[in-house]
Amino acid sequence: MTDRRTMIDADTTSRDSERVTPVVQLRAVSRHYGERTVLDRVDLDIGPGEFIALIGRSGSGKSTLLRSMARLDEDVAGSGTVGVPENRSVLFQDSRLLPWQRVLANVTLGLRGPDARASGLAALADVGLAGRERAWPNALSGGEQQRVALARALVGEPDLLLADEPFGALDALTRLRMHRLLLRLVAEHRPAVLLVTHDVDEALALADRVLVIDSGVLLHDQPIPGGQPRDRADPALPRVRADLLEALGVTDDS
Ligand SMILES: Nc1ncnc2c1ncn2[C@@H]1O[C@H](COP(=O)(O)OP(=O)(O)OP(=O)(O)O)[C@@H](O)[C@H]1O
Repeated sequence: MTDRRTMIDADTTSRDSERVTPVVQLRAVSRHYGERTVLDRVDLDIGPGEFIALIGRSGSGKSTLLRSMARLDEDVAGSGTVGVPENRSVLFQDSRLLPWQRVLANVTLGLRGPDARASGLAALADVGLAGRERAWPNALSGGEQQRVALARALVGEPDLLLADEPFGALDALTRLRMHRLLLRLVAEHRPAVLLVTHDVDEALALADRVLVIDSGVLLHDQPIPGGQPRDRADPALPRVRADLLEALGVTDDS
């Protein structure tokens, strides 16, 4: 049987031909829960400023891979090497704001120094929440709370942003607004991004490359044509979408 895995290498897929030092370097990363292998020898390079979407069915290992890159999996058995930058941040589906801290304190939680307050206020203005710094998290809508979480994730200008279904709980309109906001902020700060999503169209709208994972194996590495802002009517996209659905084992009957 042929090995279905694919070597995912930023050098062979980056838009520039020059070699760049990857921000993320995973080599033969495996993770196990008891007898069960959830990640199976994953190799992955992510270049600086690259926006990667990771898709796969439920239980395929997406969150496990993201958590390994966040180093939130110290208690999980496994092997391999995980090279990730120190300055990284994580966004989850729920905002995980501290309810007993006001909005500004939530944003500046990880910051030190005399500029923390000014940086926090600027980050809040960036996400459209100027003037809300003294609000309590519970007084904000779900979409606003997620914007605060985004401000907190980007205020330290991370080299890597790890996002696990960050818009999964939002309504469709808020989700679209958050897509635009994320793209704008990412264009300013240029972190590398790994976005875990169930949503092929979200991946197609946002990412430079889409990776498909199945049973802990990276199966497919799909560069997405067109930079940002992306023309959603690009005639090349339906073909790419069909390829991704095929890689996911879904028939495109649309
Ligand atoms: N703490 C744990 N203990 C035991 N098994 C776990 C644990 N965390 C995850 N798993 C198992 O590992 C597999 C991969 O889980 P993971 O959360 O990475 O999948 P996923 O692709 O993110 O799924 P979803 O899209 O549903 O969030 C699943 O079968 C899950 O049940």
